[in-house]
Amino acid sequence: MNSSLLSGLNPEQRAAVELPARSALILAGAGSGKTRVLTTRIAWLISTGQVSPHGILAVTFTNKAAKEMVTRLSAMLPINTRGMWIGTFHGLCNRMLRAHHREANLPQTFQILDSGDQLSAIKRLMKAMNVDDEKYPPREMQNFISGSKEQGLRAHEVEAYDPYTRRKVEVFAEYDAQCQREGVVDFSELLLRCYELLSRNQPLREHYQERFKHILVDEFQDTNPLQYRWLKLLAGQNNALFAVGDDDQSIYAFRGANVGNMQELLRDFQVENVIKLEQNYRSHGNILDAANALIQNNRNRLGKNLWTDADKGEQIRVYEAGTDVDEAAFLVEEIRQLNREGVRLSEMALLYRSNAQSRVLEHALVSAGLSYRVYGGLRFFERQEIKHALAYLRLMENTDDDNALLRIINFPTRGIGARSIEQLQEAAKQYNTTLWDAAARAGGKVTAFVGIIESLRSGTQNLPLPEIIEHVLQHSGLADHYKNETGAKKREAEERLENLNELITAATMFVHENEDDSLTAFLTHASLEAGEHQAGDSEDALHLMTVHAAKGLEFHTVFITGLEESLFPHQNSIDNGDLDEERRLMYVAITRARRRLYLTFAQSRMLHGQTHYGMASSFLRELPEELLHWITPRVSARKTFHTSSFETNSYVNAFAATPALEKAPPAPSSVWRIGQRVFHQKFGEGVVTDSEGGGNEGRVQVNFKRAGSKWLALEYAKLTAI
Ligand SMILES: Nc1ncnc2c1ncn2[C@@H]1O[C@H](COP(=O)(O)OP(=O)(O)OP(=O)(O)O)[C@@H](O)[C@H]1O
Ligand SMILES: [Mg+2]
Repeated sequence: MNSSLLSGLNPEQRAAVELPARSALILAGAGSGKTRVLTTRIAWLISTGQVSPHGILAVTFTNKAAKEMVTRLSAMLPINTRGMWIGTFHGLCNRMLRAHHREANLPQTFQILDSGDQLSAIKRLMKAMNVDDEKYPPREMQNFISGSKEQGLRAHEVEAYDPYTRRKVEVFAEYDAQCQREGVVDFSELLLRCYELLSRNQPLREHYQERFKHILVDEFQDTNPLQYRWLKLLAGQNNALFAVGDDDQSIYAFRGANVGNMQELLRDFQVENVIKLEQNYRSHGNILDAANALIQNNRNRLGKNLWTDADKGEQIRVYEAGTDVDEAAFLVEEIRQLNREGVRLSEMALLYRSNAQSRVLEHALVSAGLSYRVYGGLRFFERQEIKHALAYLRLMENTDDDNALLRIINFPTRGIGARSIEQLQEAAKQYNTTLWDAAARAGGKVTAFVGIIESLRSGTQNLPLPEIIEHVLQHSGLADHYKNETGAKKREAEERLENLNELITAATMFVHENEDDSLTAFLTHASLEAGEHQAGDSEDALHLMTVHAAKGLEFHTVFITGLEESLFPHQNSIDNGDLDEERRLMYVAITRARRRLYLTFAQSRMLHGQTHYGMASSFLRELPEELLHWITPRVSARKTFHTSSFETNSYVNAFAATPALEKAPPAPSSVWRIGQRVFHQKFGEGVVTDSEGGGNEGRVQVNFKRAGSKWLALEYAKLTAI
């Protein structure tokens, strides 16, 4: 049995699986078999009698990955895998807290607050404490509380030297007390509470340390500091922590993940065994070469090489579409063709950088009757912010729609509490009217809400559909609600805002495509697209997901779509001059493909209901020419490349001279003179060293005194001459 477990492995993988029961780090690139080694090690430890299934704790990154691991284990071993401790950090902590709820001082049925619930709880509390919510915006308060917890700090441990911070700490302490009274736990609390339980309760800690002789962690590069401390606590002095990871795939730094954990692990656990796996089993040669070439542009890598025995395989197919709609149409055709050739839909993945990009793709797939499933996210019309916006529109259309009313009566918050809503429901029942009618009579804030809807209706009379939607987003407070998010929630809110803008685009397209362009027709279309086409579990269906959600997975064919500068790499990263994390994301995307890889981009794309003329992603240019097969003529090849003498990963736009760009309306020229001294808010003083394009499309290269050389988009950079 052992030999059959190990027979498929190469010598390094085998060595990793058979390492002695001490801590180890397997540091290896994508597709080199890290997850396979980790799973096989569990099976090997059990089958050689070194540990029972009971003595294993394995942490994976998603629930899907955990399920897969359990399935693979059951296939390898004749054991009952049910009840094994394999799951995500949150899942495992939840389980431990449920099992010891008394020791953790929680009711057995404690509820978990999601971030929306948490915010409402904080607002409610601040009101009761008379805390000025202008001076202390509730969202900042929420970030302060969660951020502290993620660093392992309770209110009394936060250093507060000034009255302002002291007040925040008071709210933090009260918030925790309120959660405790109500028997609820937020996300960061799950981990912190579990950590504290183990650190305070010696018998319990010893029990688990005694039990989990082997702790195994997949995707170790993306653990945050509290998670790492939790692992350390469970491992104690004697247990073996077996971590596998890839620094080149660290893509959650924005959420506090810390690649530095790898170095700490080596030190804290006196790791003697660092095994590198360099053979890639997933991808054909050209795909792997492309990934290697790309990631070489990053700095501060731990450094490793990947090679494969596999053939070079096909070249990477690059397609330049005229518009995003053409791009989607091309994808549909290719998918159909591949499917006819025998590649199952579930063996193909459509990847995109941001969720909002899925809408155009979803629309094309729905029209083509191709089954798809959106992973790690919701389908466009099922997303919270889209449903909120649609609820305003629905209520404007039909005030009898109680569901729509309930969804938005206090969203964004306008001081209408649960009690008022209950009263409203009682009144409606008593007088046998709709909530709307009851609201009109209720007075106070509730009636003011009715006024908001009325004014949205009158303000949108006779407007074309896209403008109706834009008006509603602006005047309902929805857009502002997401715009005002700060701190840790900012990214999520930006994404939601992008999705809302995408709704305007959807309406614009709807108007183009349909004779009946009324609001009612659009709402019907939205409900149909929302409900009908998500494939069932057993159905063969295409995978749609963001690149983040694709981590750890693999497919026969991968389509990386929307490869335009400012979309991927994302504008935020360009502005911050930090492309490395974006590049790691691109590396993750490329390395998902086994046999065939498509890279697609569009010359123009509808965003916010307007057409934008984009440029091809600078990442395309980082891929060696001989690996690429341009399906569309490589127009831009005629343009000579700029080269930068400052930084290897400088932005260089090779595709600026596409016909679409030349057709784009000329923007006012604001080209900076080379040699001009400039000031940038974030990067400070610098000198212009190069420039290209003009107006909004234009970019300049600036050599900053402190921050080094960077390419900046003029539209965003806000440079001043000095
Ligand atoms: N020795 C081997 N022989 C044949 N196939 C292998 C071998 N090792 C791994 N594979 C296969 O290679 C693919 C990639 O393996 P795996 O998913 O474990 O890699 P990984 O390092 O975890 O990748 P990622 O970094 O993307 O998470 C899988 O299909 C796996 O079954
Ligand atoms: Mg893996």
